[in-house]
Parts: sequence; C-alpha cells; structure tokens
Amino acid sequence: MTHYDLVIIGTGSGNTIVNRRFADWKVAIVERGTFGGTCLNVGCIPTKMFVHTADLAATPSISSRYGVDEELIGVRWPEVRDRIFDRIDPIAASGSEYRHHHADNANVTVYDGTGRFTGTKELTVDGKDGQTSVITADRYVLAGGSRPIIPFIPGLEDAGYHTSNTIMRLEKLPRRLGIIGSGFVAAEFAHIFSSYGVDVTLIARSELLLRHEDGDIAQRFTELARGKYDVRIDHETIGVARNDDGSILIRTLYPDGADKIEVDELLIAVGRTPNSDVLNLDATGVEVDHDGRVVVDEYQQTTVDGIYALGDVTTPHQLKHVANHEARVVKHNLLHPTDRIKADHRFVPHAVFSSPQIASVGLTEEEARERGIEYVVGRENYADIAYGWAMEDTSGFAKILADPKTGQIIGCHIIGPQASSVIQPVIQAMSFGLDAYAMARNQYWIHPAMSELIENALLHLELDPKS
Ligand SMILES: Cc1cc2nc3c(=O)[nH]c(=O)nc-3n(C[C@H](O)[C@H](O)[C@H](O)COP(=O)(O)OP(=O)(O)OC[C@H]3O[C@@H](n4cnc5c(N)ncnc54)[C@H](O)[C@@H]3O)c2cc1C
Ligand SMILES: NC(=O)c1ccc[n+]([C@@H]2O[C@H](COP(=O)([O-])OP(=O)(O)OC[C@H]3O[C@@H](n4cnc5c(N)ncnc54)[C@H](O)[C@@H]3O)[C@@H](O)[C@H]2O)c1
Repeated sequence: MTHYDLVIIGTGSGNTIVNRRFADWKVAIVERGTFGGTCLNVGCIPTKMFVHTADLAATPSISSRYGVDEELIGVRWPEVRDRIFDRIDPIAASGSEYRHHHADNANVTVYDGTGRFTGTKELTVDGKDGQTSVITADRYVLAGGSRPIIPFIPGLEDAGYHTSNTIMRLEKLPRRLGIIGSGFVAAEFAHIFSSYGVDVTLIARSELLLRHEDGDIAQRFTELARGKYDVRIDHETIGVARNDDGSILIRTLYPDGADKIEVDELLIAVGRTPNSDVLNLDATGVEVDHDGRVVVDEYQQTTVDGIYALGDVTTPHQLKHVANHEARVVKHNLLHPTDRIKADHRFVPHAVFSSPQIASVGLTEEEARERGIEYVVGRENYADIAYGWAMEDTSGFAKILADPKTGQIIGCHIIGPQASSVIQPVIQAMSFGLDAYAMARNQYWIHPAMSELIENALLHLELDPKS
C-alpha cells in the first residue's frame, strides 16, 4: 500500500492545485474519465465554441434590418464539430501526458480509475486497466465534480437520449431536436441547434425558462425564445418511445391537455448531481447534505480534518469560476495550514451564453423583496444607448438594484448583447464595496461603448442625496 502526502480525486479544477510549490510532496491524482474534467471536455469550452459558431449562423436571419442581405447557405456540421474537438481533445491528452510523464511531475503518480474510500484516509482505486490499487494519504482533495441528472420518464432508457456529454459529438445534425429542461444547458443548446437550422422543441416543466433568473429577465428570455423555436412551457413529460422509423415520440401533459411531440434526437437537461455518491464517503466520516453535496466550512475543509473539497461536488454554484476560486483556496490552505484563507462566495456571478446572453450577480428583485431588503432599481435599455442603436437592439436591458441609503449595489441583471462582459465592472464594484453613486460619476465610461448601459442604469438609481 503506497502512502502519499496528498491525493486529489478529479482533474477538473482539482488538477490546477499541484505545481512547483508541491515539489517536496508525494502526490497522487485519480481520474476516472477524460483528463481535464467537465469544463474542458464537455462543458464551458466546447459549448462556447459551438455558441460562437451558432451566433455566426444566426447572423443572416437578422442582417437585412441593417440593409445587409445575407443568406445562410449551409452548416457543415462535421467541420463545425471537428474544429472544436480537434482543438480540445489534444489539450486533454497533453494534460494527461504532462502529469503522467513530464519531469515536472516526478513526485506525482496518476491513477486512471475510479476512487472510493475504504477507510478514513484510505482510497481504493478501481483502475481502467482492471487493476485495483489501495492507497493512503494524510490529505485529500475531493474534486470529483457532478454529472447530468437523468429523470425517471417511462420509456426513456429504451428510446435512448443524449446529455450534454454526448450531444456535441453527434454524427450528423438531426432534423428535429427535443430538449427536456429549461435551465442553462437547455437555453444554450436550443440557441446552438436552432441557429444551425434544426427544428428545436424545448419542453419546460416550469412556466418560465431560466426561472431562477430575476423575474423580468426570465420573462423577457421566454418571450424571445418563443420567437425562435418551439417552446412548450408548463409541460410534464410522461413518456418517451422510439418509433419504428427511428424517430422519438415524447408525450407530455399540460394544464389544459396532452401533447405528442416527434423528434429525431432528444437532449436531457434537467440539472446535475454531485459525484459524491461514487466516493463511498461513509467510510471517511465526510458529511454530505440532502442534495448530495459534500459539506465544507469556509476554508473548504470537509467534516474530516485534512480532507478538503471544491467545485461541483460541494458547491450549489456549479460554475467553473467557482471551482477555480475554491481550488486556489484549497491550494493555499494545504500549503499554509496555520494561516488558512476563507473562500469568498459573497458575489458569485453567472452568465448564460444563449441568444440573447444573460448575466447576473447578487440578489434578484424577488429575493430582495422576500428578504425585506430596502432597494431601488436603476434600469437602462440597450435601445437607449448609442451602441444599442448601432445594433438595433429592441429587447435587451440592464437592471441594477442598490441600497438607497448607502448606494451599495445588491444585484445586477442583464439580458442582451455582450451581457457576460458588460456586467464585469458591477461585479468589481460589489466585491470592493464601491457605491453606485461614485461608480457612475468618479470615472470615465468609454463612449459609445456597450458599458454605457451600466453607466446609465447607475445614473437612474434614485439614491438618497447623501449617498
Ligand atoms: C454543458 C455545460 C456547459 C457549461 N458551461 C459553463 C460556463 O460557460 N461557465 C461556467 O462557469 N461553468 C460552466 N459549466 C459548469 C462547469 O463545467 C463546472 O462547474 C466545472 O467544470 C466543475 O469543475 P470541477 O472541477 O468541480 O469538476 P469536473 O470538471 O467535473 O471534474 C471532476 C472530475 O472528477 C472525475 N471523477 C469523479 N468522481 C471520481 C472518482 N470517484 N474517481 C476518480 N475520478 C473521479 C470526473 O471524471 C471528472 O473528470 C458548464 C457545464 C456544462 C455541463
Ligand atoms: N453558462 C454557464 O455557466 C453554464 C452553462 C451550462 C451549464 N452550467 C452549469 O451546469 C448546471 C446544470 O445545467 P442544467 O441546465 O442541466 O441545470 P439547471 O439547474 O440550470 O436547469 C435545470 C432545469 O430543469 C428543470 N427540471 C428539473 N427536473 C425536470 C424534469 N424532470 N423535467 C423537466 N424539467 C426539469 C428545472 O426546473 C430547471 O429549470 C447549471 O446549473 C450550471 O451551474 C453553466
């Protein structure tokens, strides 16, 4: 049995921890899937490469409003797909090669297999090569991420379906695609495939798509989505079957009736569950909550001394920038056990890279009301700023919520072009405590950049005169 100073389970953000500063440590890294984890291989990076291509494919549908007539001649799916994965797959392979064989990693052993605890600090790895290894360590980092949830729907397993793990590698573009779900993954893939000319039907159980967003944003997004593809809200999927001709029949119920929807491929996008169940954590004393998330304290330490956790296996914010932040905290705390730092989850932003984009940070208006927090709202439409005129945008807007007394920003929500970048100064202001009054007035805002959306939303806040 080999003993290590540190074992890391999972090579998403977990893989970013070990560097030269760990040169004196004997380290093991355990990975059961593709090296590099979700974001690199089946998550953020390939999806955004597809989104960019989709944005290009969608341009002709709107260009005539600018007096430019364009036509989409075709989408060469195999080339679209292969450009993306011919770039990503070698990165995963070279990441694995680096850890396995490079001189920098002489102190690191990689186990290609599934780790499960068989003692408080003992891990058994069932190797992909059929070998079983038992290892022990003083410290562990649980960075095993999450996987797609597959809901129980009669007939689903027999009919066959895709998740975000497989849909990007389709052999050919389907004529019709059904998507069950109405969150991030559904919104991004509906944009991608509908822009490529696929007939998309999005089946949502809720009344609004992206229902966790600020109410005004979710409402606007749902209206706009309905203009682009078939959206069935308030639909419960009750059965799925594969027809003799290879198509898939989806049966749904909605408040006033029942529907039958025929598609050629089906994407399940109803959320992700933490991979904590694979780890047999009962053997360690590491606690998980009712959603299966590993419980950690502010230092990212689990309920067992020396076992840390980060990313999707522990956080309710299943986002790469959160996993990366937590990895930095864990790294510091491993190296400086007597001078540990806390994770900062005060203002976790997110963006949905659909069409239009959405970006958000802080409280929604509904959350502020529910918590009884006093707030004012400053709102600005893209249609009312110069760059919005250039783009002829008629539907996008930003809203900023602030405390009227102190001017501190408590939330910001944007729907429209470049929302994921336009929001960044607000995240900065919130993180560093810059008040809305000073933020609007004590700096230059480049004219006529899209950031004027934020400048004007700030100026529209009715703050108390003294703030
Ligand atoms: C389609 C999609 C698009 C996304 N887009 C974005 C985006 O635009 N922006 C954003 O911020 N986030 C995005 N995310 C979320 C983001 O990908 C995740 O939050 C992030 O990758 C989590 O990182 P992690 O290190 O916690 O886990 P992962 O990257 O999932 O890494 C965990 C690794 O652990 C391995 N593993 C699990 N259990 C074991 C075990 N027992 N033994 C050995 N190995 C194990 C897994 O094989 C995996 O490789 C997206 C996710 C998806 C699915
Ligand atoms: N741009 C990004 O940052 C990005 C992109 C993709 C994914 N992600 C991350 O991955 C996570 C998973 O994405 P997701 O879209 O799968 O989950 P999600 O949590 O965003 O949305 C899932 C949706 O499915 C609905 N749902 C749940 N069960 C259902 C059922 N049985 N039938 C129909 N609908 C059902 C839920 O009400 C919810 O609206 C996200 O929460 C996000 O953290 C992030």
